[in-house]
Amino acid sequence: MTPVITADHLTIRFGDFTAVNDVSFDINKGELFGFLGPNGSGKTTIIKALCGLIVPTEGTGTILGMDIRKDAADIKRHIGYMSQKFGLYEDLTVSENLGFYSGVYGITGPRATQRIQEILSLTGLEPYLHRRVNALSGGWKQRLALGCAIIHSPEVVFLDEPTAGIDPVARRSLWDLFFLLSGQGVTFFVTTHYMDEAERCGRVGYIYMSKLVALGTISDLQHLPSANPPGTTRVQLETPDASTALTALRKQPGVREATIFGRSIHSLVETNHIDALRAQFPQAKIQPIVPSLEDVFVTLTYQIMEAAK
Ligand SMILES: Nc1ncnc2c1ncn2[C@@H]1O[C@H](COP(=O)(O)OP(=O)(O)OP(=O)(O)O)[C@@H](O)[C@H]1O
Repeated sequence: MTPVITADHLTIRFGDFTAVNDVSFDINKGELFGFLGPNGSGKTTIIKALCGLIVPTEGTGTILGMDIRKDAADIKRHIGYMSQKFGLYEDLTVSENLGFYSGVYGITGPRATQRIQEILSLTGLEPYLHRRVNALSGGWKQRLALGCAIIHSPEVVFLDEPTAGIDPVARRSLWDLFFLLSGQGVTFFVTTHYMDEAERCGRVGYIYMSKLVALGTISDLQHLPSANPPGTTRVQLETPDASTALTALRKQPGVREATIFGRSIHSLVETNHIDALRAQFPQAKIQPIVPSLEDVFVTLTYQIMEAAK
């Protein structure tokens, strides 16, 4: 299968600052690819390069076989891009915004009417057709933003933190839309800071300090050798007072990482210290676990920070 999105040794510099450092990946048709990384790690910059909005300093990439360096104008016709602050017109109604974006993409007449109707049924925005955007809730605004971003039926959609700041129910219903569309063959590249959203993606990439440090399915990442260093075991401690136990645990020999996870503690410990921990925390139920995605990212991040010291 020919990949729909490729990044091939992409490097992007702003003056002396390297925002994206030698990043490569392939994404296939219909994939829902999640892209994670701390603020400022280079996620938006990669999206902008892939959308043809900025030219990479080195390396290249393709969208649907089109070269991001040479075919930027053609690429823009085939992709949807919803940024963190998508340009909805707050003083215009839902209908007027959809009409405006149809025009931007050259969709007019009966085709526009039909496409707007399709978007309204897809997003459930029909009841709000004549409501001004500034009177919509955050979740409905994002649904409208998605509708505007896909009014031209793009095959590839880039979503940059599409659910930032909206409530959990609205987030879930927006994700239901992404799944619906990806099931129809639309390819999604989605950035998010939410682990539960990342866990819904077929594959995820994790970028840290401009470099892609992990890429794969959730299971691939959970079983990465670097996330499970030799001689260590990831354990969960269930204990009545997790926050007091956390402080004590972090002082124990052999404890490399420890953090509260829900009502328990997740910890990366040197395997030969586990018996001592069981003796130290007799109240706690201590059992080995597969790392969560968050555990994996934290471990990889600490390793890079250590290596940089
Ligand atoms: N046009 C520019 N000129 C100079 N520096 C830039 C420019 N655009 C981005 N940067 C810098 O590049 C780095 C990466 O920014 P980018 O917006 O890609 O991060 P991000 O991972 O998307 O972060 P966030 O999660 O906060 O959106 C940041 O340090 C940013 O300040």
